[in-house]
Amino acid sequence: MSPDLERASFPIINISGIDDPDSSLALAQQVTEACQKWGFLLIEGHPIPSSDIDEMFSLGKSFFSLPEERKEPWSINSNSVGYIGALKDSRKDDKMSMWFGGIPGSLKNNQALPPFWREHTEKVEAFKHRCHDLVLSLLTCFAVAMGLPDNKFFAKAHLEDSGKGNSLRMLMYPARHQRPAGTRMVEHTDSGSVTLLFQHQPGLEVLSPEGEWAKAPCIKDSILINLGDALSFWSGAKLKATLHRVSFEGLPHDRERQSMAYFGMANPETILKPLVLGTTMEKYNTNGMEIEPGITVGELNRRIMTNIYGAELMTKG
Ligand SMILES: O=C(O)CCC(=O)C(=O)O
Ligand SMILES: [Fe+2]
Repeated sequence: MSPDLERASFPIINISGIDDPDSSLALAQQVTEACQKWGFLLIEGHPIPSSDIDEMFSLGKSFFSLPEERKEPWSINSNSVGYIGALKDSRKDDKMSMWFGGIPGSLKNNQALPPFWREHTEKVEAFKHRCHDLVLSLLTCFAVAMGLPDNKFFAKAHLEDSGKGNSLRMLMYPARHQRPAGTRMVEHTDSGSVTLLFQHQPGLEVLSPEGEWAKAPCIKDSILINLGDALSFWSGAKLKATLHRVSFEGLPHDRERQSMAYFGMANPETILKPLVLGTTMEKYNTNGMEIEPGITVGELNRRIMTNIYGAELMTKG
C-alpha cells in the first residue's frame, strides 16, 4: 500500500510510565496525538487493578440478571442515579443501564439506588475514585502536550467532588433470538470530557480518521479512552470527540454484551468557549443540539440528559 493510502491503525499505548518524569513528556505527547487524530485510544499498563474491574463486571452481571420489577422502580433521577431498561430511552437502544452519578460519598444510604446495590456502595465509590484519578492523569497529559502554562489546567477544572456529572454507567446488551434492525447502541459522541470504557466483549466501532467504521480492540484488562464534545469544543476542536456505535458485526445478536463507562466531566460552572485564541467555533453539535459558546458544562449536561431520558427526569431528585 502506498503511504498515502495507508490506514491509520488504532492507537494502543502502554501508560505505565505516566508518573515517571523521564518518560512522562513523551507519553503525554503520544496520548494527546492519539486524541487529536482518533479521539480514541486503548491504554495498557494503567493503575486500575484487574481484580477491581472483574468485581464490578461480576456485580453488574448479577444485578442485570434480576427480574425487571427489582430494577425498574428505581429509574434514573436528576442526579444520574438509577436504572433504565432496554429500549426505554429516546434512542431506543436495546441495552440496560445502571447509573451511579453524584459526588463522592453520595451513594451511601441513597434510596434512589435499587436495593441490590445498597450493600456495595463502598466498592462502587472506590472504583469511581480510581477512574477519576485516571481521568485526571490523562487531562494532565493534554495540558503538558498542548504546552499550557499550568499542567493542571484541565485537572483543576475536573474536581471529583464538583458536581453530579462524574458518573459510572454499567451496561448490559441482552442476547436476542432474532437479529434486531440497526445497532445495539446508535452512533453518537459522548458529551463530557474523558470517557473510560471497560468492555467484556467486542462490538464497539469507531469512526476512523479516514471516515470508516473501524472495530475497536477489546483486550482484557485494558481500557478504551475517548473524548467528549465539551472537551473537544473547549480545546478549539484540537482534541477530537469521535462518533462510535455498538453494532452486531463484532458480536452476534445471540450473545450478550457487557460494558462499563466512566464519564469524567468538567466542573458544572465551567464556561465552554474555545481555549485556543483566534478559534471561532460557530456550529458545534453534540447529541443533536448545538453547543453555544459561553454555555456552562452543567447546563449542557442537563439539556442532554433531558433529551435522552425525558423532562420528568429533572423532577426526580
Ligand atoms: O458499550 C459500549 O462499549 C459503548 C458505550 C458508550 O459508548 C457509552 O456509554 O457512551
Ligand atoms: Fe459513548
